[in-house]
Amino acid sequence: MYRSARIRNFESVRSAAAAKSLTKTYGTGDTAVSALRGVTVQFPAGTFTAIMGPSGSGKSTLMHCLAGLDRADDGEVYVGGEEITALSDRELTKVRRDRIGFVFQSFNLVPTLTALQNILLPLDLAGRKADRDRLGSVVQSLGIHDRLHHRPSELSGGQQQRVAIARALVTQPDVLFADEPTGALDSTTASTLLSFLRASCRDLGQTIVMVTHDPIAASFADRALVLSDGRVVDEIGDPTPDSVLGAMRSLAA
Ligand SMILES: Nc1ncnc2c1ncn2[C@@H]1O[C@H](COP(=O)(O)OP(=O)(O)OP(=O)(O)O)[C@@H](O)[C@H]1O
Repeated sequence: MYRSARIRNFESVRSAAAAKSLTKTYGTGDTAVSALRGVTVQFPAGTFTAIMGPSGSGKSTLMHCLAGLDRADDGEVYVGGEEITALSDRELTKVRRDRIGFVFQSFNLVPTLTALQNILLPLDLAGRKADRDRLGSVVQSLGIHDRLHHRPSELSGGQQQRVAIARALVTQPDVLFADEPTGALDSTTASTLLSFLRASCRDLGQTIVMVTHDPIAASFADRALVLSDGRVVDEIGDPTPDSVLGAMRSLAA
């Protein structure tokens, strides 16, 4: 189910997340680096997007600006129809906590807490109760129901990443941002996790934005956006490893 998100009509309100004319420069004068040069992009609700591009093309900067972890110099970012670029730091913290989920390459679990305590941590911090049905369906579909009372050190890498994904999904975020989520996993475990991410779009209507260098990982997404030198230069619908590899090779050429 690929829905084109090219910007003909910018529809921030109907997108789970969107950016308009985003620019970001690091440093000043001779050492200034333009990381984003006017990026406009939309992420329709319930879609899975992979962000690809050569090293230094601006992928992490774009994701961090979209997720409210970093501020752009100019342009607008919307999450769930709300412009987050207009918010104070305090309001932005609340948006990150309530409406955005994160998964990183290095699972970032709290070692002294059990898997279940880790999963419930964001809700506890927000003073919210878990929706039992949601918790049950996330834990069940990730296949970690029998590991909930173990600490991270007692879990495999793949299981730890599944706990991290459960933690990000249990709050029902508008968008789940994943930064190389399978970078530390073997290919079989990675493929199981990516299948789960794809299923969470289809079955739970979850919107996912994933930064990856891996064309196989990108092929699990509904589309791949290709960045080069701070700009979106290509958009591939229903990507395959070959179509993504072809786009990356033509960039290199
Ligand atoms: N904190 C920073 N200070 C200065 N320059 C930075 C900073 N963060 C990123 N950059 C520069 O901005 C550009 C984009 O970086 P970014 O990390 O977004 O790229 P990327 O596509 O995610 O790269 P990679 O695939 O290597 O992780 C690069 O030229 C990088 O060197």
